[in-house]
Parts: sequence; structure tokens; C-alpha cells
Amino acid sequence: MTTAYNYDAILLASFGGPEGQVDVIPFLRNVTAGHGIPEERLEEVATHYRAHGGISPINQQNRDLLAELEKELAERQIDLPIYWGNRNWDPYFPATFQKMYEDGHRKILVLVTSAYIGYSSNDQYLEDFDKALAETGLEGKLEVVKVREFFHDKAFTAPNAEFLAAGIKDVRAQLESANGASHKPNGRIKIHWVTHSIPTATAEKQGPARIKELFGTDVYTAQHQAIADHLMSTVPEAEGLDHQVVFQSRSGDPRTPWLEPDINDQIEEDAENGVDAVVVMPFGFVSDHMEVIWDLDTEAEETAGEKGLAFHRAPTTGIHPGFISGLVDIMGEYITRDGQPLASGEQTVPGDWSDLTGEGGWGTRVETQQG
Ligand SMILES: CC1=C(CCC(=O)O)c2cc3nc(cc4[nH]c(cc5[nH]c(cc1n2)c(C)c5CCC(=O)O)c(CCC(=O)O)c4C)C(CCC(=O)O)=C3C
Ligand SMILES: [Fe+2]
Repeated sequence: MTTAYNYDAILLASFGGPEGQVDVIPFLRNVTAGHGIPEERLEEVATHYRAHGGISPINQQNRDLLAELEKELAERQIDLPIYWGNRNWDPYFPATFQKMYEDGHRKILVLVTSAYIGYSSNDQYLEDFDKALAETGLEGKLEVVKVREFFHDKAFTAPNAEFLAAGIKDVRAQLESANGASHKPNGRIKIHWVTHSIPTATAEKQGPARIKELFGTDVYTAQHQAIADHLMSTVPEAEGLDHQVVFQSRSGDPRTPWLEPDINDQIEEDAENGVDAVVVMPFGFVSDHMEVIWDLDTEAEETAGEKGLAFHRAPTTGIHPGFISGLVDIMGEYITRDGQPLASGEQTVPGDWSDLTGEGGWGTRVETQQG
């Protein structure tokens, strides 16, 4: 007897990145097409990629993620193939959809490498899928369903809790170390929860009013604030420490307001206010890609160094075993075998997030990022 699944295949959908110097400018043009990003900003960002041989780590990280998901699916005897496609670089979505269709698949479940709901992390992917289906003539032939957000699940919070505890221990050791640059055994430690900045106008336009009122901030920031607060109150090592949600990788026209504070500005202000060490938690991302290794490991670390602060940049969830098994649990909410859902995720961040997408929330296809 053959096992009946409700899906034929899984697609790991991500951002994509250049794989050599010649790819850098074409990649940046893909990312910013129609978004009005000034040429100077592109040239500046190109230098980050150039300094790393024109290669973003993101593609290899996605290959590794795919391999680990494949292993986990096999171990759980979930017999579905998994493909990989990107928004901005090869393998692109249209070619991937085409291949999946040619391989006989008709209904696919898409796992996007973004934990939150926002324009770049949700709606833009939905738009990409629609465009790819239109371009390949597969509209109505290939059914595409995107997996929900997972920032509030154990899959994401458990690895980050571990990273937070380890980061605090590390800066404590740095402060205690007799030959450390700043020997301050009782030094003040602050946690910087860092995510990608977006234009303030975009942030304010989107998401359910209910969540805005509850958190007193935009819904993009609220999602981050909720998990930061949850981890600060549940990780014993973090008890009593200062913490703040901060932003990185501001882009766009310098005259357009984006979410603040920028992590570098905040580190400088913290130094003036007597903070001795920062633990940087890049919880806006799921892999150590270029925006993490440049904006944090190069820029933020340098800022902290100039101000004499101890510094620890925590890893991202990457291929942490808890992340892999948690993601398969969440996909198991969608996948049924002989009518039975295979698994389910576990919500750890309290609160009702059920209306993040849908009417009045995201998923309503806001037209442009810049508004
Ligand atoms: C919210 C958000 C996420 C997190 C959610 C998610 O992961 O989806 C994210 C992830 C990423 N962003 C990335 C790279 C870039 N983002 C850019 C530009 C922009 N990002 C934006 C937002 C976000 N971006 C926005 C509002 C812009 C302005 C232009 C536009 O409206 O589109 C630019 C153009 C140059 C520049 O202006 O910086 C680049 C090169 C990479 C890949 C890194 C690598 O190569 O390893 C990743 C994972
Ligand atoms: Fe970005």
C-alpha cells in the first residue's frame, strides 16, 4: 500500500546570495529592483561582499540546512523530497517550480527562512511565488502553501535561550579575566537583541491594531519584543540584566526614517552610560549570513572595541538540532499522512499571534516596501 500524503514535496525558500565577485552587482540589482535604493548604498554594500571574495555564506548555509532537514525527515520516515529555491539568486523560484512540476509534484509546502511576519519575510515571498507561477504558466497547476511564522515556537526560542546563556557566561569571563582589556569583574552587562531595520512607514502601516495596542509599538517590533522579553525572563543567567531591541542594516534613502536605534549608536550611548559588556543576539535571522558577519562581526564589534566594551556575538539558529527538529514539527502541522497531521510545533512565547497574517494583518499583499 502506498502512503498518502497531502503534499508531494517541500521547498526550502530563501533570499539567495552571490557566489563570486562577478555575481555581486547583478545580485544587488535583483535585491533592490524597483525599491529606490540609492546607487551609493549599493556600492557600499558591494564592498561587504567583495571583502569576502564576492561570496555570501547564505547559500552554503541553506545547503547545510536542507541536508539536515533531509536527514530529519528520513529519520522520521517522512517520505517527501525537499528542494531549494531563492528570491534573488540561482536557483530562482521559477526554475525550481518548473523542476518540481516536471518531477511530478502538484502540491508543495514552502518553508521560508524567516522566523517573523513582515513585508520582506512574508508578503514579498508570497508575491514572488505568484510571479513565479505566472512566469512558468503553472498557475492553477502547482499549488503552493507557505508554512507559518515560527519566532514564537520552541524551534526558535530554545536554541536562542542556549545562545543567550552562553553569551552571558562568555562576557562575564571576559570581564573577570585578569589580562582582559577591561578587567571589571562586576561590570554591567547589556543584551542587544538585534534585527533588520525596515522603513518606519512600512512598519507602522502593517499588522493588526490589536497587537500594536498591546505592545505600544509597531507589529514588526512587537514580535521581536515579545521573544526578547520571554527569553530575558526565562533564561536564569539573564536575570536582572539590561536589554533592548536594536536594529541593523539600515538601507534606503538617508532622508527616509527607518526603525532605530542602530546597534552602533546604541553601543556608543551604552558605553557613556556605564555599560561594560554587550551580548549581541542576532535573533532577526536564522543563519550567519552577510548581514550578520558584516554588520555585527565587523562593524558592531569594532564599535564596542573602540569604546572598550567586552563583546559577544551569539550565533543564529543555523543547523542547531533543536531548530531542525522543531522546523520539522511545524511542517508536520501541515503534512498529513493518511489524513493524520504528522506533528505540531510548540508555542513558547506567550500571546495570541493568530491574526498576524490575514485580514488587516500581513499576507494582505502590501504593494511596495517603500510605500
Ligand atoms: C526584514 C529584512 C530581512 C529579515 C527577514 C528575512 O530574512 O527575510 C532581510 C534579510 C536579508 N537581507 C539580505 C541582503 C540585503 N538586503 C537588502 C535590502 C533590504 N533588506 C530589507 C529588509 C530585510 N532583509 C529591506 C527593507 C531592504 C531595502 C531594500 C528592499 O526594499 O528590498 C540588500 C540591498 C542592499 C542594502 O540596501 O542593504 C541586501 C544585499 C540578506 C542576505 C544576506 C547575504 O547575502 O548573506 C538577508 C537574509
Ligand atoms: Fe535585507
